[in-house]
Amino acid sequence: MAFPKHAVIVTAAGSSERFNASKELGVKKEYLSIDGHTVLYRSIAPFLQVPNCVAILVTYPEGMEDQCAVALEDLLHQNFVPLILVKGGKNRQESVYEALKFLSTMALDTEFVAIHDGARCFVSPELIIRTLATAKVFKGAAPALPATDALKIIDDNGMLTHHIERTHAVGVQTPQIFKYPEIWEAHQQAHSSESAYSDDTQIFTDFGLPVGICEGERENQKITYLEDIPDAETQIAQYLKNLEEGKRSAKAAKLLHQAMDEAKREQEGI
Ligand SMILES: C[C@](O)(CO)[C@H](O)COP(=O)(O)O
Repeated sequence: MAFPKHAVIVTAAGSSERFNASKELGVKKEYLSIDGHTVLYRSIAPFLQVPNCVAILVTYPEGMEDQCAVALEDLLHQNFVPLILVKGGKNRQESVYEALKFLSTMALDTEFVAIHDGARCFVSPELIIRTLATAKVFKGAAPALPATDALKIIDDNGMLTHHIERTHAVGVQTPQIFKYPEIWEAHQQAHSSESAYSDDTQIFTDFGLPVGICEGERENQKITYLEDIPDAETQIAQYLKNLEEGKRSAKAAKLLHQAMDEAKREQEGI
C-alpha cells in the first residue's frame, strides 16, 4: 500500500474516573508503566512504525503538561516525528477538537488523521495499517470486534429495560482514522451543536460521511481499571514520590520543549 501522509491524535486528557487511583490520588493510568514503558508511550510507539506519520499530538489535562512529558520521556529520545502536547478540554470530544484545532494551524499537508486512545497500549502496527487502508477506501474507518456478551439497556435504577439484537452489534476500538479536513469540519459542526458524542465515528457519520469497519484485535484493549495494570500499587507509590521530588519532571519538560522547538524550526524551514 502507498502510505498517505497522516497525523495522529492521542487522547489522554480524561479524568479516568473508573481508574480508582485517578479519583483518589490524581494518578493518571496513561502515566503508569507496563514492563518498563508507560501506557502512553506504548499507545504511541507503534504509530512510529507506520510510514508517513507527519505529527503526533497528545492531549493532557490542565496542569499536567510536565507529568505528560515525563510519561513520554522514552519517546523524546527516539522520535523524529514532531510531538506536540495539547491541553485537552472538558471531555474526550472537546480534547479531540482542541487537537484538531492545533493541527489546522500547522502547515502540514496531511491527508488523514488517526485518533487513538492514550490508554490503548497494545495496539499493533498491523491494526493501524489495516485501519488506514480502510479509511483510504471509505474516508472514515474504525476497527471493531463482534459483541460476544448479550447486550442490554438498563435504567437509572439498574433495572433491565431493553434487549439489543446482537447480530449486527460490534464493539468499536481505536485508532479511528478519517480524511482531513473532513473530520475537522465534522468536529467544528459537533462543537457548535448541543449534542454529546460517544466517539469520532459518530461525529463523522452525523456529518454525513461513511465509516468502514475493519477487523479489530482482541489484544487492543483499553486500560480502564486499576487491575488492568500489573503492579499498579507499587508504581503509584513511586509515581507520587517522583512527583514530590519533581526532578524527573523538570528534565523531561526541558527535553519536550527542545523537541517542540526543533519541530517548529523544521516546519519553518530554518
Ligand atoms: C473511543 C473509544 O475507545 C471507542 O470504544 C471509547 O469510546 C473511549 O472511551 P473512554 O471512556 O473515553 O476511554
